[in-house]
Amino acid sequence: MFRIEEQSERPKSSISEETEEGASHALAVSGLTVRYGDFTAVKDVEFTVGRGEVFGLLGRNGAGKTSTIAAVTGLLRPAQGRVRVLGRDVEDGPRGGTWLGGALSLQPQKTSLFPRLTVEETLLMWASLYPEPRPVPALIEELGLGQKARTRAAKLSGGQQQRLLLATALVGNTPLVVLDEPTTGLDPHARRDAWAVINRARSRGTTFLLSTHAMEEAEEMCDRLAILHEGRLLTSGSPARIVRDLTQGSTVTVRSNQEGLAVAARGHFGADAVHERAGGGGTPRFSVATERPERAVAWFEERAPQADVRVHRPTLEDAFLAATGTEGPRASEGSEQ
Ligand SMILES: Nc1ncnc2c1ncn2[C@@H]1O[C@H](COP(=O)(O)OP(=O)(O)OP(=O)(O)O)[C@@H](O)[C@H]1O
Repeated sequence: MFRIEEQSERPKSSISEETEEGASHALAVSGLTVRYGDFTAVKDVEFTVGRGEVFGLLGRNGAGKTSTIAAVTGLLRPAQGRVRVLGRDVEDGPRGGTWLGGALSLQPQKTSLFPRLTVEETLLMWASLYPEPRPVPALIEELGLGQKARTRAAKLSGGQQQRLLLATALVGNTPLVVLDEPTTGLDPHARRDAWAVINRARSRGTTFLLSTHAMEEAEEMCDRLAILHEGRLLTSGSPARIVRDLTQGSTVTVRSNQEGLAVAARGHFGADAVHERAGGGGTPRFSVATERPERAVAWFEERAPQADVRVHRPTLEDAFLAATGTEGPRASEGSEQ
Protein backbone atom coordinates (compact mmCIF):
# COMPACT_ATOMS: atom_id res chain seq x y z
CA MET A 1 0.00 0.00 0.00
CA PHE A 2 1.31 3.43 -0.85
CA ARG A 3 0.05 6.85 0.03
CA ILE A 4 0.70 9.87 -2.11
CA GLU A 5 0.97 13.15 -0.28
CA GLU A 6 1.70 15.77 -2.94
CA GLN A 7 -1.07 17.57 -4.76
CA SER A 8 -1.31 20.17 -7.48
CA GLU A 9 -2.80 23.63 -7.22
CA ARG A 10 -5.31 24.00 -10.01
CA PRO A 11 -8.45 26.03 -10.70
CA LYS A 12 -11.54 24.94 -8.84
CA SER A 13 -14.18 23.00 -10.66
CA SER A 14 -17.66 24.21 -11.40
CA ILE A 15 -19.19 21.80 -8.90
CA SER A 16 -21.04 23.50 -6.04
CA GLU A 17 -19.20 24.91 -3.02
CA GLU A 18 -20.97 22.42 -0.78
CA THR A 19 -19.28 19.49 -2.51
CA GLU A 20 -15.92 21.32 -2.64
CA GLU A 21 -15.72 21.45 1.14
CA GLY A 22 -12.88 19.29 2.41
CA ALA A 23 -12.11 18.14 -1.11
CA SER A 24 -8.34 18.45 -1.12
CA HIS A 25 -7.99 15.98 -3.99
CA ALA A 26 -9.86 15.46 -7.23
CA LEU A 27 -9.96 11.76 -6.37
CA ALA A 28 -9.22 9.88 -3.16
CA VAL A 29 -9.31 6.08 -3.12
CA SER A 30 -8.77 4.29 0.18
CA GLY A 31 -8.80 0.61 1.07
CA LEU A 32 -10.48 -0.23 -2.22
CA THR A 33 -11.36 -3.91 -2.55
CA VAL A 34 -13.37 -5.30 -5.46
CA ARG A 35 -14.69 -8.85 -5.47
CA TYR A 36 -16.42 -10.91 -8.12
CA GLY A 37 -18.03 -13.73 -6.12
CA ASP A 38 -15.19 -15.20 -4.08
CA PHE A 39 -12.48 -13.82 -6.40
CA THR A 40 -10.72 -10.66 -5.23
CA ALA A 41 -9.78 -8.58 -8.26
CA VAL A 42 -8.63 -5.47 -6.34
CA LYS A 43 -7.24 -5.61 -2.83
CA ASP A 44 -6.81 -2.66 -0.47
CA VAL A 45 -5.79 -0.18 -3.15
CA GLU A 46 -5.06 3.33 -1.99
CA PHE A 47 -4.13 6.46 -3.97
CA THR A 48 -5.07 10.08 -4.42
CA VAL A 49 -5.08 12.27 -7.50
CA GLY A 50 -4.45 16.01 -7.16
CA ARG A 51 -6.49 18.53 -9.11
CA GLY A 52 -5.29 19.01 -12.64
CA GLU A 53 -3.07 15.92 -12.55
CA VAL A 54 -2.96 13.17 -15.11
CA PHE A 55 -2.71 9.95 -13.11
CA GLY A 56 -2.02 6.64 -14.85
CA LEU A 57 -2.88 3.09 -13.86
CA LEU A 58 -0.44 0.51 -15.22
CA GLY A 59 -0.62 -3.24 -14.86
CA ARG A 60 -0.52 -6.49 -16.77
CA ASN A 61 -3.70 -7.90 -18.29
CA GLY A 62 -6.02 -8.80 -15.43
CA ALA A 63 -4.14 -6.67 -12.87
CA GLY A 64 -7.35 -4.92 -11.80
CA LYS A 65 -7.22 -1.59 -13.67
CA THR A 66 -10.71 -1.76 -15.18
CA SER A 67 -12.15 -3.02 -11.91
CA THR A 68 -10.56 -0.05 -10.10
CA ILE A 69 -11.97 2.32 -12.73
CA ALA A 70 -15.42 0.73 -12.43
CA ALA A 71 -15.36 1.29 -8.66
CA VAL A 72 -14.05 4.85 -9.04
CA THR A 73 -16.85 5.74 -11.43
CA GLY A 74 -19.56 4.08 -9.35
CA LEU A 75 -20.35 1.45 -11.99
CA LEU A 76 -19.45 -1.24 -9.52
CA ARG A 77 -19.95 -1.24 -5.77
CA PRO A 78 -16.71 -2.14 -3.98
CA ALA A 79 -16.65 -4.87 -1.34
CA GLN A 80 -14.66 -2.51 0.88
CA GLY A 81 -13.09 0.91 0.80
CA ARG A 82 -14.03 4.42 -0.06
CA VAL A 83 -13.90 6.48 -3.25
CA ARG A 84 -14.29 10.25 -3.06
CA VAL A 85 -14.50 12.57 -6.04
CA LEU A 86 -13.96 16.21 -5.07
CA GLY A 87 -14.60 15.19 -1.50
CA ARG A 88 -17.91 13.50 -2.22
CA ASP A 89 -18.48 9.77 -1.86
CA VAL A 90 -19.08 8.09 -5.17
CA GLU A 91 -21.66 5.81 -3.57
CA ASP A 92 -23.82 8.87 -2.95
CA GLY A 93 -24.01 9.75 -6.63
CA PRO A 94 -26.64 8.56 -9.04
CA ARG A 95 -25.58 5.78 -11.39
CA GLY A 96 -25.41 6.53 -15.10
CA GLY A 97 -24.14 9.47 -17.10
CA THR A 98 -24.67 12.25 -14.58
CA TRP A 99 -22.33 10.89 -11.97
CA LEU A 100 -22.01 13.10 -8.95
CA GLY A 101 -23.94 15.91 -10.57
CA GLY A 102 -21.47 16.33 -13.42
CA ALA A 103 -18.22 15.86 -11.46
CA LEU A 104 -16.83 13.01 -13.53
CA SER A 105 -17.18 11.35 -16.87
CA LEU A 106 -15.94 8.03 -18.20
CA GLN A 107 -14.83 7.00 -21.63
CA PRO A 108 -17.22 4.15 -22.37
CA GLN A 109 -16.28 0.86 -24.00
CA LYS A 110 -16.63 0.43 -27.77
CA THR A 111 -19.72 -1.69 -27.23
CA SER A 112 -21.46 1.37 -25.74
CA LEU A 113 -21.58 3.18 -29.10
CA PHE A 114 -24.96 3.10 -30.78
CA PRO A 115 -24.08 1.87 -34.29
CA ARG A 116 -26.84 3.82 -36.04
CA LEU A 117 -26.14 7.18 -34.39
CA THR A 118 -23.82 9.56 -36.22
CA VAL A 119 -20.75 11.09 -34.58
CA GLU A 120 -22.68 14.32 -34.01
CA GLU A 121 -25.79 12.56 -32.64
CA THR A 122 -23.66 10.43 -30.32
CA LEU A 123 -21.96 13.47 -28.82
CA LEU A 124 -25.20 15.47 -28.56
CA MET A 125 -26.74 12.55 -26.68
CA TRP A 126 -23.82 12.38 -24.21
CA ALA A 127 -23.73 16.18 -23.91
CA SER A 128 -27.39 16.17 -22.85
CA LEU A 129 -26.43 14.18 -19.73
CA TYR A 130 -24.19 16.90 -18.28
CA PRO A 131 -24.98 20.33 -16.81
CA GLU A 132 -22.24 22.29 -18.65
CA PRO A 133 -21.19 20.32 -21.74
CA ARG A 134 -18.61 21.45 -24.27
CA PRO A 135 -19.91 22.66 -27.65
CA VAL A 136 -20.16 19.55 -29.83
CA PRO A 137 -19.02 20.98 -33.22
CA ALA A 138 -15.76 22.35 -31.77
CA LEU A 139 -15.04 19.04 -30.03
CA ILE A 140 -15.67 17.11 -33.25
CA GLU A 141 -13.10 19.32 -35.00
CA GLU A 142 -10.62 18.99 -32.14
CA LEU A 143 -10.78 15.21 -32.35
CA GLY A 144 -10.23 15.29 -36.11
CA LEU A 145 -13.67 13.89 -36.87
CA GLY A 146 -14.96 16.90 -38.84
CA GLN A 147 -15.26 14.91 -42.07
CA LYS A 148 -17.19 12.19 -40.23
CA ALA A 149 -19.66 14.30 -38.25
CA ARG A 150 -22.63 12.80 -40.13
CA THR A 151 -21.23 9.28 -40.38
CA ARG A 152 -22.82 6.53 -38.30
CA ALA A 153 -20.66 5.02 -35.56
CA ALA A 154 -20.82 1.59 -37.21
CA LYS A 155 -19.18 2.99 -40.35
CA LEU A 156 -16.19 4.53 -38.58
CA SER A 157 -12.80 2.81 -38.58
CA GLY A 158 -11.58 1.32 -35.30
CA GLY A 159 -9.35 4.33 -34.63
CA GLN A 160 -12.14 6.79 -35.45
CA GLN A 161 -14.47 4.96 -33.05
CA GLN A 162 -11.75 5.23 -30.41
CA ARG A 163 -11.55 9.00 -30.97
CA LEU A 164 -15.34 9.24 -30.70
CA LEU A 165 -15.17 7.39 -27.38
CA LEU A 166 -12.58 9.89 -26.13
CA ALA A 167 -14.86 12.71 -27.26
CA THR A 168 -17.81 11.23 -25.32
CA ALA A 169 -15.68 11.43 -22.16
CA LEU A 170 -14.62 15.03 -22.84
CA VAL A 171 -17.97 16.42 -23.96
CA GLY A 172 -19.25 16.45 -20.37
CA ASN A 173 -16.65 19.12 -19.47
CA THR A 174 -16.34 17.52 -16.04
CA PRO A 175 -13.55 18.25 -13.53
CA LEU A 176 -12.53 14.55 -13.49
CA VAL A 177 -12.31 12.46 -16.66
CA VAL A 178 -11.65 8.71 -16.47
CA LEU A 179 -10.19 7.01 -19.53
CA ASP A 180 -9.76 3.23 -19.86
CA GLU A 181 -6.99 2.67 -22.43
CA PRO A 182 -7.83 5.84 -24.39
CA THR A 183 -5.39 5.39 -27.29
CA THR A 184 -5.47 1.65 -27.91
CA GLY A 185 -5.74 1.06 -31.66
CA LEU A 186 -4.81 4.60 -32.68
CA ASP A 187 -2.05 5.17 -35.24
CA PRO A 188 0.96 7.19 -33.98
CA HIS A 189 -0.42 10.47 -35.42
CA ALA A 190 -3.88 9.96 -33.93
CA ARG A 191 -2.31 8.95 -30.61
CA ARG A 192 -0.37 12.21 -30.48
CA ASP A 193 -3.49 14.14 -31.45
CA ALA A 194 -5.33 12.46 -28.57
CA TRP A 195 -2.50 13.41 -26.19
CA ALA A 196 -2.76 17.01 -27.37
CA VAL A 197 -6.52 16.99 -26.73
CA ILE A 198 -5.95 15.61 -23.22
CA ASN A 199 -3.19 18.17 -22.58
CA ARG A 200 -5.45 21.04 -23.66
CA ALA A 201 -8.14 19.84 -21.25
CA ARG A 202 -5.53 19.47 -18.54
CA SER A 203 -4.35 23.04 -19.08
CA ARG A 204 -7.94 24.13 -18.40
CA GLY A 205 -7.76 22.33 -15.04
CA THR A 206 -9.30 18.96 -15.90
CA THR A 207 -8.02 16.00 -13.90
CA PHE A 208 -7.50 12.65 -15.64
CA LEU A 209 -7.36 9.10 -14.39
CA LEU A 210 -6.33 6.81 -17.22
CA SER A 211 -5.26 3.23 -17.69
CA THR A 212 -2.77 2.31 -20.37
CA HIS A 213 -0.48 -0.43 -21.60
CA ALA A 214 1.57 2.07 -23.62
CA MET A 215 4.69 2.90 -21.62
CA GLU A 216 5.51 5.85 -23.86
CA GLU A 217 2.05 7.26 -23.20
CA ALA A 218 2.47 6.77 -19.45
CA GLU A 219 5.84 8.51 -19.48
CA GLU A 220 4.73 11.31 -21.79
CA MET A 221 1.30 12.05 -20.38
CA CYS A 222 1.16 11.12 -16.72
CA ASP A 223 2.32 13.26 -13.82
CA ARG A 224 2.14 10.22 -11.59
CA LEU A 225 1.50 6.53 -12.03
CA ALA A 226 0.40 3.57 -9.97
CA ILE A 227 1.44 0.05 -10.89
CA LEU A 228 -1.16 -2.57 -10.04
CA HIS A 229 -0.15 -6.20 -9.88
CA GLU A 230 -2.50 -9.05 -9.14
CA GLY A 231 -5.02 -6.64 -7.67
CA ARG A 232 -2.59 -4.84 -5.38
CA LEU A 233 -0.90 -1.50 -5.70
CA LEU A 234 2.82 -2.22 -6.00
CA THR A 235 4.13 1.30 -6.18
CA SER A 236 3.24 4.81 -7.25
CA GLY A 237 4.98 8.06 -8.03
CA SER A 238 6.24 10.11 -10.93
CA PRO A 239 7.44 8.11 -13.96
CA ALA A 240 11.03 9.25 -13.24
CA ARG A 241 10.82 8.15 -9.63
CA ILE A 242 9.40 4.77 -10.53
CA VAL A 243 12.21 4.22 -13.04
CA ARG A 244 14.78 5.29 -10.45
CA ASP A 245 13.33 3.10 -7.70
CA LEU A 246 12.77 -0.05 -9.72
CA THR A 247 15.80 -0.23 -11.98
CA GLN A 248 19.54 -0.51 -11.48
CA GLY A 249 20.47 2.73 -13.23
CA SER A 250 22.22 3.14 -16.56
CA THR A 251 24.49 0.58 -18.16
CA VAL A 252 27.33 1.19 -20.59
CA THR A 253 28.10 -1.84 -22.73
CA VAL A 254 31.57 -2.09 -24.26
CA ARG A 255 32.79 -4.39 -27.04
CA SER A 256 36.51 -4.29 -27.55
CA ASN A 257 39.54 -6.48 -28.38
CA GLN A 258 41.82 -4.09 -26.53
CA GLU A 259 43.83 -6.04 -24.01
CA GLY A 260 43.48 -5.03 -20.37
CA LEU A 261 40.48 -2.74 -20.96
CA ALA A 262 38.12 -4.65 -18.67
CA VAL A 263 40.78 -4.77 -15.96
CA ALA A 264 41.34 -1.01 -16.26
CA ALA A 265 37.58 -0.45 -16.14
CA ARG A 266 37.35 -2.52 -12.95
CA GLY A 267 40.10 -0.39 -11.44
CA HIS A 268 38.32 2.83 -12.40
CA PHE A 269 34.61 2.01 -11.88
CA GLY A 270 34.99 -0.63 -9.17
CA ALA A 271 34.93 -4.40 -9.49
CA ASP A 272 31.24 -4.65 -8.59
CA ALA A 273 30.21 -2.28 -11.39
CA VAL A 274 31.86 -4.20 -14.24
CA HIS A 275 30.33 -7.44 -15.52
CA GLU A 276 31.66 -9.70 -18.24
CA ARG A 277 29.02 -10.53 -20.85
CA ALA A 278 28.87 -13.70 -22.90
CA GLY A 279 30.29 -12.65 -26.25
CA GLY A 280 29.24 -15.72 -28.23
CA GLY A 281 32.83 -16.25 -29.39
CA GLY A 282 33.04 -12.76 -30.97
CA THR A 283 34.54 -9.56 -29.61
CA PRO A 284 34.84 -9.61 -25.81
CA ARG A 285 32.04 -7.66 -24.16
CA PHE A 286 31.47 -6.24 -20.71
CA SER A 287 29.07 -3.80 -19.12
CA VAL A 288 29.50 -1.05 -16.58
CA ALA A 289 26.70 -0.05 -14.23
CA THR A 290 26.91 3.68 -13.67
CA GLU A 291 24.92 6.69 -12.57
CA ARG A 292 26.88 8.87 -15.02
CA PRO A 293 26.93 7.16 -18.38
CA GLU A 294 28.26 10.25 -20.21
CA ARG A 295 31.39 10.26 -18.08
CA ALA A 296 31.87 6.53 -18.61
CA VAL A 297 31.55 6.97 -22.38
CA ALA A 298 34.14 9.77 -22.30
CA TRP A 299 36.48 7.56 -20.26
CA PHE A 300 36.27 4.75 -22.85
CA GLU A 301 36.57 7.16 -25.78
CA GLU A 302 39.85 8.39 -24.35
CA ARG A 303 41.32 4.94 -23.58
CA ALA A 304 39.81 2.79 -26.28
CA PRO A 305 38.73 4.89 -29.26
CA GLN A 306 38.12 1.73 -31.33
CA ALA A 307 35.71 0.21 -28.79
CA ASP A 308 31.99 -0.10 -29.54
CA VAL A 309 30.42 1.73 -26.57
CA ARG A 310 26.64 1.87 -26.08
CA VAL A 311 24.51 3.38 -23.34
CA HIS A 312 21.31 1.84 -22.08
CA ARG A 313 19.26 4.13 -19.87
CA PRO A 314 16.51 2.34 -17.95
CA THR A 315 13.03 3.06 -19.20
CA LEU A 316 9.60 2.88 -17.65
CA GLU A 317 9.17 -0.39 -19.52
CA ASP A 318 12.25 -1.79 -17.75
CA ALA A 319 10.79 -0.68 -14.41
CA PHE A 320 7.38 -2.13 -15.26
CA LEU A 321 8.85 -5.46 -16.34
CA ALA A 322 11.00 -5.63 -13.21
CA ALA A 323 8.04 -4.83 -10.95
CA THR A 324 5.47 -7.11 -12.54
CA GLY A 325 7.66 -9.96 -13.72
CA THR A 326 6.56 -12.39 -11.08
CA GLU A 327 3.30 -14.20 -11.52
CA GLY A 328 2.17 -15.58 -8.20
CA PRO A 329 -1.28 -16.86 -7.29
CA ARG A 330 -3.96 -14.16 -7.54
CA ALA A 331 -5.41 -12.80 -4.33
CA SER A 332 -8.60 -14.58 -3.48
CA GLU A 333 -10.78 -15.09 -0.48
CA GLY A 334 -8.89 -18.24 0.37
CA SER A 335 -5.38 -16.85 0.07
CA GLU A 336 -5.82 -13.41 1.59
CA GLN A 337 -5.63 -14.31 5.24
N1 LIG B 1 -17.36 -9.44 -14.11
C1 LIG B 1 -16.35 -10.20 -13.69
N2 LIG B 1 -16.57 -11.39 -13.09
C2 LIG B 1 -15.56 -12.15 -12.63
N3 LIG B 1 -14.25 -11.81 -12.73
C3 LIG B 1 -13.97 -10.64 -13.32
C4 LIG B 1 -14.99 -9.78 -13.84
N4 LIG B 1 -14.41 -8.69 -14.37
C5 LIG B 1 -13.07 -8.86 -14.22
N5 LIG B 1 -12.82 -10.04 -13.59
C6 LIG B 1 -11.49 -10.55 -13.24
O1 LIG B 1 -10.85 -9.61 -12.40
C7 LIG B 1 -9.47 -9.52 -12.73
C8 LIG B 1 -9.13 -8.08 -13.04
O2 LIG B 1 -9.77 -7.73 -14.26
P1 LIG B 1 -9.69 -6.25 -14.84
O3 LIG B 1 -10.56 -6.21 -16.06
O4 LIG B 1 -9.96 -5.29 -13.75
O5 LIG B 1 -8.13 -6.20 -15.26
P2 LIG B 1 -7.36 -5.13 -16.16
O6 LIG B 1 -6.14 -4.75 -15.39
O7 LIG B 1 -8.26 -4.05 -16.58
O8 LIG B 1 -6.93 -6.04 -17.41
P3 LIG B 1 -6.70 -5.65 -18.97
O9 LIG B 1 -5.40 -4.94 -19.03
O10 LIG B 1 -6.61 -7.02 -19.60
O11 LIG B 1 -7.87 -4.86 -19.43
C9 LIG B 1 -9.23 -10.47 -13.88
O12 LIG B 1 -8.71 -11.68 -13.36
C10 LIG B 1 -10.61 -10.70 -14.45
O13 LIG B 1 -10.72 -12.01 -15.00
